[in-house]
Amino acid sequence: MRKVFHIFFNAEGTRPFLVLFALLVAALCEAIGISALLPAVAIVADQPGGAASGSHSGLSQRVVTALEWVGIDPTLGNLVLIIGVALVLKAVVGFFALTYAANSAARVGVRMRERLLDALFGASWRFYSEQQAGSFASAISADATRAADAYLMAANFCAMSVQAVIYVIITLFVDWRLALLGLTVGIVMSQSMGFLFRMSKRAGRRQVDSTRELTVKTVELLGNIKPLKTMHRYNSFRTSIRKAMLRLEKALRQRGVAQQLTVQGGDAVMAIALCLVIYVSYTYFHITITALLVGGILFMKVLDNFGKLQRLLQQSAQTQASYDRVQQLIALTEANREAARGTREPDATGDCRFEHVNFSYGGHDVLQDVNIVVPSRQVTVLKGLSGSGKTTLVDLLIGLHQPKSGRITLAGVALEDIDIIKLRRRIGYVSQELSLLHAPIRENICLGDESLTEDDIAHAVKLAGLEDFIASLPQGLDTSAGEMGARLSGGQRQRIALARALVTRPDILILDEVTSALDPATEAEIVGNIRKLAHEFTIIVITHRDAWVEVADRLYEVRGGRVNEVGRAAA
Ligand SMILES: Nc1ncnc2c1ncn2[C@@H]1O[C@H](COP(=O)(O)OP(=O)(O)OP(=O)(O)O)[C@@H](O)[C@H]1O
Repeated sequence: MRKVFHIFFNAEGTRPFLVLFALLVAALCEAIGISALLPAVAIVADQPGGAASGSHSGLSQRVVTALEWVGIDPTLGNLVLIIGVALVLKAVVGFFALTYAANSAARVGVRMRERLLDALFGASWRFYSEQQAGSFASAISADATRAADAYLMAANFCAMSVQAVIYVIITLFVDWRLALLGLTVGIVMSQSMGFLFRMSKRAGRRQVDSTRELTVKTVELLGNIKPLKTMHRYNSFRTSIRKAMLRLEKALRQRGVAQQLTVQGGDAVMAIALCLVIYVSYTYFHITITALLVGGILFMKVLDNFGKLQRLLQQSAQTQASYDRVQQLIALTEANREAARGTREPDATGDCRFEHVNFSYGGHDVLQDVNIVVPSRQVTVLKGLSGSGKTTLVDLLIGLHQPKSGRITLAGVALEDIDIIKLRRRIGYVSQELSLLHAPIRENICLGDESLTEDDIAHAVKLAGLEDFIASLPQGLDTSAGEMGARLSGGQRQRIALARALVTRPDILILDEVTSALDPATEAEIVGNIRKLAHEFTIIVITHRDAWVEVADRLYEVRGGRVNEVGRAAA
């Protein structure tokens, strides 16, 4: 239960004390309405305790006295009016408090997603490359929605708790024995149903785990769909997806049982308790019919509240797992922030130097004593066997990894002193793994950057050798790359990715195996286009292809952890 209150009071972007205050006001209105019921019932029952007779006792007497004190005649008409106004007011204030809480819940979901995305963008490359994409997809979509539900449940739980306390207090004034009975039955009911709470919590955790697993597997399946389909080898995927689905089914079944046991079991316990209370109160406590009537209503309300609290606690237990999962993922991602970087303005037009740079992944040494220069406004080509460390070398320059020792400088300034975000804005990058957005080609090139002009796009399209291809499409740049799907060739994808890197007119252009899927003629055209622009960019190419080797100003070979210069264009 502590966890529920923790969520209510600690969720970001909410005003728990405002909601709590409104709930208290609502409960107070209800208390006034119910208190006025006692003398009203006494009048209707025409008892000696009725207002007409002038003789009151207990709460009824206090209400009449209070009314006379504020100058209101305690007639049936006035009492009914007070009951009506107080209960309507309670409904109105309660509506605003809980609607505000519902809006807050929506905000909680959005805020969690924002924090997770911000943390993700700020995370270190090493952390990011170790994560499963599906985990984040699941957290941002399903888990965050359920986490927001957890907040709403917690808010409702607090509302019900406030109400329960008020009901118990009024019942105490009506007849302390009834209040005690109600409280005892409520507590016994909650305690005896503790196992349902645990069952729901377990079901909630299983549901979150299996949903996440389903998302992870589906994302992986779709990412590998072509080889899997071509070789018809989805059996292991199907088996693991099916296992996750069966776990999800079991969790949902368990949730259903716990829910129904709480609802039906709670109703049965309430009915038995009510019969017992009426019998015991009338036979042994000799409670007056007025007290029994109003007390009975209150008693039912107390029990009803306990029942609702129980159900909310249970629903909350189911959604808490999602809330916890998202919070943990946020904390983990934030803890893996990219190391604090420098603040100096980058001069991306200068030479880049590696001085005695060593780097290893964990205990695996990849680069040793690297001493190279990547000259400004020239084409530097890195070649070497697969797995020799070419991509790692470039990742060090982008600041995705930090050297174990040695230093990297840009225009004479150490990389760690440079504002790396500003530097990255000056970089155009085409990675080995080509992945286009399910969006128009224009969007794939601009990536949502509205500052880019039609001229920028046309320039990039021309350099990437895409002009004829775009012209052949009926919708040109507005053709959806997603809908084209498999109809885009590997080479067309590469050229779109190249245009994406060129469109911002960067200072440094990094191309990782960018023309590997092109025919020699198209490759030669693109290499020629980019070579002509070498005076505009510092170009770093990772490749095995001769077309690039031939146009290199500097040629380095990465082998056995060392980087050696193996060619330099004549000055
Ligand atoms: N995130 C990582 N964690 C641990 N080891 C890694 C990681 N990334 C790469 N490696 C290892 O570092 C070595 C160099 O990898 P890198 O990707 O830099 O090679 P490469 O020369 O670019 O290869 P290719 O030409 O095949 O792309 C390889 O042995 C690889 O297994």
